Order: sequence, then structure tokens, then C-alpha cells
Amino acid sequence: MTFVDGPVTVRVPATSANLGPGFDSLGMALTWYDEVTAEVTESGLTFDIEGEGADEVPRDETHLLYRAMAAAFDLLAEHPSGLHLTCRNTIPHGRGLGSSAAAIVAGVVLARALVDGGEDRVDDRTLFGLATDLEGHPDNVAPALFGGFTISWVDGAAPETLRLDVDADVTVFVPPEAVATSVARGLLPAQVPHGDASFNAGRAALLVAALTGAPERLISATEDRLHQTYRAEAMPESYKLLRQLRVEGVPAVVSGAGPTVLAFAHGVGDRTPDGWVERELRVSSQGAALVP
Ligand SMILES: Nc1ncnc2c1ncn2[C@@H]1O[C@H](COP(=O)(O)OP(=O)(O)OP(=O)(O)O)[C@@H](O)[C@H]1O
Ligand SMILES: N[C@@H](CCO)C(=O)O
Repeated sequence: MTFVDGPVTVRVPATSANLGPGFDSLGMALTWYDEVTAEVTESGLTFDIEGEGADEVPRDETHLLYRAMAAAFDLLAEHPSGLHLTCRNTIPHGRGLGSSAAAIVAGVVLARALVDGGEDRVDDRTLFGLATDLEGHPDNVAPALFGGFTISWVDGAAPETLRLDVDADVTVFVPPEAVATSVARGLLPAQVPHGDASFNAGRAALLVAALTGAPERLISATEDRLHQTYRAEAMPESYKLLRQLRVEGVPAVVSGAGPTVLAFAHGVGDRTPDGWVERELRVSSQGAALVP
């Protein structure tokens, strides 16, 4: 038999990318999870979707989770007769908390787990490469897959990542409206001044040190000149909160492509604007994990 008997479930964390200076490179997994179950059926593709995006996402082959599963099945050279997918979505979509990376990582991990002996045929590094191709950059998929704090880069065509354990208090301020990553990326200039590139290189190096043992450096280490200001016009309220927190000495960044603002602190929730949701989280040491 090619496929395992019965359903397989995976739990995948939300992620925050960039973390200020580490555009398309730094990321961390957060203690906020989606859970997805997949089962091979006799025919067709059916969905049971609850929570975030349930009224918006398609229920056909264009669903992101299914597209990731299909790409992984192609790699495994196995194709199920049918699939039933159950999605318990809690990570908000289009807010800069890695919802698309979570869906993609859930898909590739589930497809491999459904195939008998899948882990012997496709290793984690290959799954990471596939997930990065689907997402377009590695900074969310790396921590979604491996957990912790990740430094990712692309070597030729292949993405690489280095995972570090870090422990940090994190508060996310999530606005009610989404900003699509594609829109936020469209606001970035094709070229940046050499001085700004140099500024960010130093801050990104400092951020690795700050998160792994020098937290007093976080306020300097989270400065950025490569993306946040360029994107401010698409998320003015986020930018205002970001400035307010930083003036008060709280290390804060735009999470991923925004518009969520992430602060490296707990106990700062009294700044939450009306209509926004605020959550106190920690770094999730665990990435995507099959639920027994
Ligand atoms: N669980 C999911 N199921 C189906 N589609 C999803 C799911 N999560 C995300 N998506 C798709 O991805 C889109 C959001 O992706 P986008 O890259 O714009 O934002 P994000 O991943 O939430 O934020 P960021 O990449 O900045 O962290 C949704 O609008 C939806 O089309
Ligand atoms: N590095 C990405 C993260 C969002 O997917 C960006 O800022 O566009």
C-alpha cells in the first residue's frame, strides 16, 4: 500500500519574518498555531475549514494547502485517489504572521506523512527547498518548519538555514485589515543607498547577538532602513504604533510584510489601538510537528 491508513494531523506555528533589519533572511516561530488534518479518500477533494479565512479561501485545487500538497506528491511520485482536508485556522491571513508559510509547510509535511516511507524518500532539507519555492523567500518557511530563530539565505538556487534556540517575550499587535505581502513588496525600491545596506548589515549582525544573549542591545538591533519606511503608506496606523513604542524604548518592528507590529516585550498592551487584537507570545522552539 502506498499511503498510510487513516488521517494525519500537523500543527504549524505562526512566524514573524525580517524582525527589523533581516529582510528576507531572519525569522522566528511563535507560540500561535494552525492545525491541519489530511486523509486519503476514494476520490475528489473535500474541505472542512474553521476559523481564519474560512469565508474567503477557495475549496478546490487552488487552495494554497492543496497546491503545496500537490507539489510534494509530485516530488514523491505518488498521487492519492482523493483527499479530505480539515483546517483549524487561528493564524490571521495577510497580517505579517506567516499564514501562507504555515499553509505551505503544513501541506508539504502532510503529503510526506501520508506516503508510506515518505520520510526515507524526502528529507527536511528538500521539503524546505520546495516550501521556499512555493512561498518565494525562505524567512517564514524556515521557522515554520524548524521552529526557533532562523537565519536563512539562498546559495545559488538552494535555500539554506541556520536554526538557533532563543527565548524572548513577544507581543503582537494585529490590525483588523490585511495588507497582502505582494502589495507590500511592490512598495520596495529596486535599489537602495549603500549606506542603508551597510546600516542594516550591522544591525542584523547585532540582532543575532542580542537575541542570543545581549537583550539590552535589542533597541539598536531592531532598527531598519530597507523596508519598513517604504511600506508605511500601506499601513500608517502600524507605522504610528511602531514609532510610539520605539520612542518609549520598546524594541518594536513590523512583523513580516506587515501590518502587524511586533514588540520584544510583555506588558505593553495598553498601547493597543481600538479594533486591534493584541497577544502576548513566546518563541516556539517547535516547528511543524505531526500530532500523534
Ligand atoms: N490557511 C490557509 N489556507 C488557505 N490559504 C491561505 C492560508 N493562509 C494563507 N493563505 C493564503 O495566503 C494569503 C496571505 O498570504 P500573505 O503572504 O499575503 O500574508 P501572510 O503570509 O499572512 O503574511 P507574511 O507573509 O507577511 O507573514 C491569504 O490571503 C490566502 O490567500
Ligand atoms: N520578507 C518578507 C516577509 C513576508 O512574507 C517581506 O517582508 O516581504
